[in-house]
Amino acid sequence: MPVGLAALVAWQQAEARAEAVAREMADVVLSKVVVAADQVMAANRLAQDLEGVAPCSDAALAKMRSIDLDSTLLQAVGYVRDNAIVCSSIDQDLHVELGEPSIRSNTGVEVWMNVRFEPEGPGYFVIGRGAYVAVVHKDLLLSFVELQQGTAIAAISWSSARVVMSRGAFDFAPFAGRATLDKAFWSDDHVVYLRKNSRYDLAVGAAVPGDLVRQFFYQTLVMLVPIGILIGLLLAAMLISIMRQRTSSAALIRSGLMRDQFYVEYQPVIDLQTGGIAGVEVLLRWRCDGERKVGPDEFIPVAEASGLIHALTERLFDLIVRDAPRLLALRPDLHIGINLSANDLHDPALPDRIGRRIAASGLPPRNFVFEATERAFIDVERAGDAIRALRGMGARIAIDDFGTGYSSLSFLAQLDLDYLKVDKLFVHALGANTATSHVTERVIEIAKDLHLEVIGEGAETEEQVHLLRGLGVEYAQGFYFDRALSLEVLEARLGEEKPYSFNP
Ligand SMILES: Nc1nc2c(ncn2[C@@H]2O[C@H](COP(=O)(O)O[C@H]3[C@@H](O)[C@H](n4cnc5c(=O)[nH]c(N)nc54)O[C@@H]3COP(=O)(O)O)[C@@H](O)[C@H]2O)c(=O)[nH]1
Repeated sequence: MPVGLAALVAWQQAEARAEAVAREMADVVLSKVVVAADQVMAANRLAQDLEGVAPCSDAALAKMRSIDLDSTLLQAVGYVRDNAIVCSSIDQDLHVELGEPSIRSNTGVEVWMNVRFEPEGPGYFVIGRGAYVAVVHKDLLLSFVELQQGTAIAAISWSSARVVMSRGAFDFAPFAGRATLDKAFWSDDHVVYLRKNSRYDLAVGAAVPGDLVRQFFYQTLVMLVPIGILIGLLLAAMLISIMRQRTSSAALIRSGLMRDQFYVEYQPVIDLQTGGIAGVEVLLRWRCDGERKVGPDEFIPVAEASGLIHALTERLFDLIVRDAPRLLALRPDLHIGINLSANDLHDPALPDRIGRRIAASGLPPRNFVFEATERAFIDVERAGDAIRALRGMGARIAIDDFGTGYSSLSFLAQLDLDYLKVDKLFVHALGANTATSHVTERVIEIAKDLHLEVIGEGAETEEQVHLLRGLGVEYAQGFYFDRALSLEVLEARLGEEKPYSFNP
């Protein structure tokens, strides 16, 4: 793929390079054409300057010569009578037949192409508007650029759609007066670029052959392919390293399970009417290598990806079943919130496993609240079966992190739920009068309509607690009340029976 990308980039660069070559040629020639046109205009103005002076007289010739000498791009200035040049800045007595002009532009400028002053001599352009005309060597203006192999250049009278002069084997005639200006395009295996002058009815076209574009392409490709291969190798190495890391993290989790490095903490959930502890959320912790604490945000995704989540949930149950009797002895109606991942909920064997664990512990199922996070995608059909089975045994179900993940409001209506936990992101938005804070209010209203009890997560300030309470939210948890506590500290809190204060 990076090699394919390198080829694409190389082709784009080759085209851009061809366009730059064509544009530069067109610009150089157009600048000369414009200077020549200015000088032609100066020659044409002689008719006014020499009003009352006899044509071809010494005085007239002196003036014609001075214009000629000042004009770097004109070969001569001539005087036309009866379609013939009868004198010029070089020759006082002359007769060069012009015949009908080849081009007559919309500004009245006439152009005779390929006029010969000597039978065997070079061809000239004769350009003028009126009796005084300018003589320009046919090849001069296009000789300011060096044509690379196969390139071509042309000056075009735009409104009359005529190619005035050209060099190189490319026919610009079909584009004169019609083609896109200032933007390269492909035609007849050439990259063509046309630039027009705004003061004069003149444009210059340049064409770069496809062979040159392909040559540019190969040159760039030779440079880019090794870079593409290198990027490809780097990406592959990164991927392998991520996979290895995941595999080694999974191996660490496995060894952590064997070495009993996982433990739990409990975050109180507060009843907003009484200030008392209504429940706790059990949060799994890992002291990896006996020292380093690794957060669940880090190890749960690895456990999910490696299929170890079921083993972790089992361990969670071991720990809960060990601690719960002590907690329920202090508070028999305490709700114990247990996080289940989407993978857990999609596992058809989960309700049976949990049912057996609860039955063996002798703990009442009604004390358990299973929290289904909606951060990961939950398949409503599969999770619905697990949720119904868990509720069937008397446990309750909360939808966790609501608003951060995949579920829609219809998801709430389809599943058999008891609680909705509003994610901390939305709780923090409360009172801010932002779009998010309005969503929070709306979500709480809808939860009420669906007869769900609401738990506000991540309450950090007294103001957030008041706002939640004002919106009719029944419960809240968060650093404002307590962080996750060890079993011993939680037991002390429950024993104190001292409500949390949040003065209205
Ligand atoms: N499947 C399982 N998932 C689990 C389990 N244990 C935890 N988790 C999930 O991991 C996520 C991170 O949890 P944690 O680092 O423990 O953070 C929790 C709280 O400490 C934190 N929190 C609580 N109050 C506040 C607060 O006021 N401010 C603030 N910034 N953070 C706060 O929030 C986390 C609890 O969130 P939630 O679960 O959404 O209620 C987290 O998603 C856990 O669910 C497990 O055993 N299994």
